[in-house]
Amino acid sequence: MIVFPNAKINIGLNIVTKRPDGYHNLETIFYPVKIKDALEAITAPQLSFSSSGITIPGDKENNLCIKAYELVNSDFELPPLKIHLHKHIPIGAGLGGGSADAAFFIKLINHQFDLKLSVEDMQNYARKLGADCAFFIENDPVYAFDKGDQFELLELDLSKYVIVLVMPPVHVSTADAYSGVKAEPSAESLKELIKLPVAQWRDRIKNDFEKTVIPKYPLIGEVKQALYDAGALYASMSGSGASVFGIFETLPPLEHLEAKSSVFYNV
Ligand SMILES: C[C@@](CO)(OP(=O)(O)O)[C@H](O)COP(=O)(O)OP(=O)(O)OC[C@H]1O[C@@H](n2ccc(N)nc2=O)[C@H](O)[C@@H]1O
Ligand SMILES: Nc1ncnc2c1ncn2[C@@H]1O[C@H](COP(=O)(O)OP(=O)(O)O)[C@@H](O)[C@H]1O
Repeated sequence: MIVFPNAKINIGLNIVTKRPDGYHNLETIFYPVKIKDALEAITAPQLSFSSSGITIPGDKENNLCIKAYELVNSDFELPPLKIHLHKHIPIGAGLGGGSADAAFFIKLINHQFDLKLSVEDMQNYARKLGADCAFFIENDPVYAFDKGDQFELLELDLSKYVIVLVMPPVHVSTADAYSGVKAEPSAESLKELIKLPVAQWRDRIKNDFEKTVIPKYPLIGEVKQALYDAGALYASMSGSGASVFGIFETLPPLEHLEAKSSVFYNV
């Protein structure tokens, strides 16, 4: 069976408080976008993992697909699988690519072996693998809170806009990005702000990571400015970076950005 895990963007991200477990409570909007990996699993004499496309840092054994397999396998006796991942979603981009692979793999296993796991069961497995992993089980736009792993479904349809994702040649570690921020309760809830017209988001909706990540990696700020210069109604870094997205009314001319960065069009 083959599945196509997609990325997400964060529209707004407020880091609200630091938790006793070292994590942070946040509020953010997760919105699925169409940039995708391809992930295939077939039964085989032994468990194996291979990948193609973008090189994934770290050992194969630590790949989130293997972690997802081991987690479900601790409760069910699964047959060994030959797993292949074609990696297309930029890594360390704030696009949740690794989490998407893990969540889609849980869904694949559930379907392929008829485990009859509920959405909640699958979300509970996913939460153990990463804070944003559970989002990808339902994969619908949500307002997320707590560790970013609790959700309320949101009426948000951006399909009439063109969303452009730009990945500058910069890698931001999520853990480092969190260690640089000062948690602060937000004055206005993102749940309310997101109801404003997209053209008003620029002055009202922020990503708290930008304050510390952009000074460290100025190229991210330059890309964001270039998206506004090209006519974006709203532009922001996604998650802990380094990718930046722009929301446009029509397809913008962005060839000049392609020299330094990878550019993806969510159309
Ligand atoms: C920042 C966000 C925003 O959507 O996304 P990305 O930029 O990674 O895509 C997420 O909170 C990332 O979620 P995820 O990538 O699953 O994080 P995890 O693997 O669970 O955690 C990586 C590290 O980030 C920090 N962390 C993560 C989530 C959170 N609510 N508070 C934290 O402090 C912890 O130091 C943790 O060790
Ligand atoms: N299937 C996977 N795809 C991408 N990264 C993975 C995967 N499994 C494990 N990782 C590890 O997770 C780290 C963060 O990956 P990713 O999810 O792309 O970043 P982000 O959290 O910024 O969206 C990578 O550096 C990599 O070592």
